[in-house]
Amino acid sequence: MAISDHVNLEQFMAGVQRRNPGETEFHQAVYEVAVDIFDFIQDKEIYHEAQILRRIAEPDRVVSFRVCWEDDNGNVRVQRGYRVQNNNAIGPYKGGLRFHKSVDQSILKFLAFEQTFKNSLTGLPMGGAKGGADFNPKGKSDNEVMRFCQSFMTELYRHVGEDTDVPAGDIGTGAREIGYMFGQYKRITNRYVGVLTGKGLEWGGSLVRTESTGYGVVYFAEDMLAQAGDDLEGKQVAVSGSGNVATFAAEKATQLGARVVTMSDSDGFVHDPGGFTQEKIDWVKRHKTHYRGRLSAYVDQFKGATFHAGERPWSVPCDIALPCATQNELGPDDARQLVANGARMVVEGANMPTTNDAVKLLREARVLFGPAKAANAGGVAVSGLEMSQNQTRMALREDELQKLLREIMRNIHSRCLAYADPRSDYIDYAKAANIAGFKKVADAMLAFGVV
Ligand SMILES: NC(=O)C1=CN([C@@H]2O[C@H](COP(=O)(O)OP(=O)(O)OC[C@H]3O[C@@H](n4cnc5c(N)ncnc54)[C@H](O)[C@@H]3O)[C@@H](O)[C@H]2O)C=CC1
Ligand SMILES: O=C(O)CCC(=O)C(=O)O
Repeated sequence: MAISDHVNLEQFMAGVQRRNPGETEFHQAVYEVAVDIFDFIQDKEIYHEAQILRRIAEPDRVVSFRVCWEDDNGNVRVQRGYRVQNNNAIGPYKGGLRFHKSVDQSILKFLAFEQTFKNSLTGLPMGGAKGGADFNPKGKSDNEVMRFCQSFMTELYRHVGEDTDVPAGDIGTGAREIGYMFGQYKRITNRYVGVLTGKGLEWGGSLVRTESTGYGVVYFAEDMLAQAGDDLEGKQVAVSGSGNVATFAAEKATQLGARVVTMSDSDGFVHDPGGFTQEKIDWVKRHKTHYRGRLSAYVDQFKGATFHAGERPWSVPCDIALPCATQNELGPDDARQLVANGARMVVEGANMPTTNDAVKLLREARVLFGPAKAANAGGVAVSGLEMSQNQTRMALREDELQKLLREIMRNIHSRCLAYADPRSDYIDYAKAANIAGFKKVADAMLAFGVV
């Protein structure tokens, strides 16, 4: 009899906790998937025998390295860099790089684990990885960021490659940082290949990558609404964050007729009851990306808006909540508040922004929940298209890419529906996405035998 026949969910999680002590975000992400997969594989002996879930929850490798750089005052600074390559059963490792002071092994292992299922859901051949460093770009000069990125790539280049592992951006890592890293990769290796995505358009980047995650989130929300016989017109939307994902989610929601009433950063949130128009969203993009300012300045710029220091936006009444900032930013109290205010849907733009307890409360209240691994997969999907364009040395047109992004999001929604419980009138998108994402990776792993 297979060993896993004797293991229940609690024993499985106890093993994960024992082998990964103190890595609470990683435990949380594995638990969230394991609950659903244990249900799914209950009567599927082959996955048990091959210990597939246990293997997916053990990264292929975790690389950790020292990153030394000099600040503008000539001080030597030391950071810790990582690349977590979780699983490459269905394609080269793929996933972003996060530069933020909170980065540690637990956060990157959770992100790489999640990425494995997300990339599977896109239908494109990409495995899952994530990386980054505990480097805080906030308040650093351009030259400091450049020196850090160059030093980071001086080690990372050994572990990545266009057919091996293709990193991209994430929190704190945008076009500027990708540029500095690509420049260093090219200098060290003398190779001009698609080793990173999110590149500038002049040097191998893809149109539509910048807006793809945020737009994709709203497309997924649109498909969820359509499934329920509704649309975005006139809906009140609360967005958190004011970075790449948040601003483009706000933009697409506004274009599709919704009214976005909040945005936030780590200092607090802005409530603009009049709604974030395109002009206001453009101001936020410029202010945050180019001037690297704080969102609180919004209220000096636009009348009628208020800034709520140290608070999250979930107390503002809305039909749809789009958490687009960071992990665990929507907890049980926030979920209760959203339910009390009559919210119909929570759709995740950030990775794991909703705690497991909050998801449970939303489910119980029958609030539709779009999980990150499905809803925010548009970004990595267009990264996949950037990889194809780099390999063929061809560039797709903007209209082609916009159409492909829309189709990919619709297909992800359909893949979820295929695993929804036909006996229930509530679509559990989180469970369906976990099963759909798992099955493709698991079947590929079975084909490879025990490796
Ligand atoms: N950029 C992309 O293509 C993708 C990003 N994501 C996820 O979306 C989320 C946001 O990423 P990006 O927009 O790319 O990053 P970004 O660096 O452009 O923006 C991050 C935003 O979150 C805010 N933030 C960070 N920590 C916060 C905190 N503790 N409280 C409140 N706000 C906080 C920042 O102020 C900023 O507005 C992350 O969870 C990321 O993993 C997911 C899929 C793809
Ligand atoms: O485009 C990519 O490879 C990165 C996307 C990412 O990091 C994510 O989906 O969380």
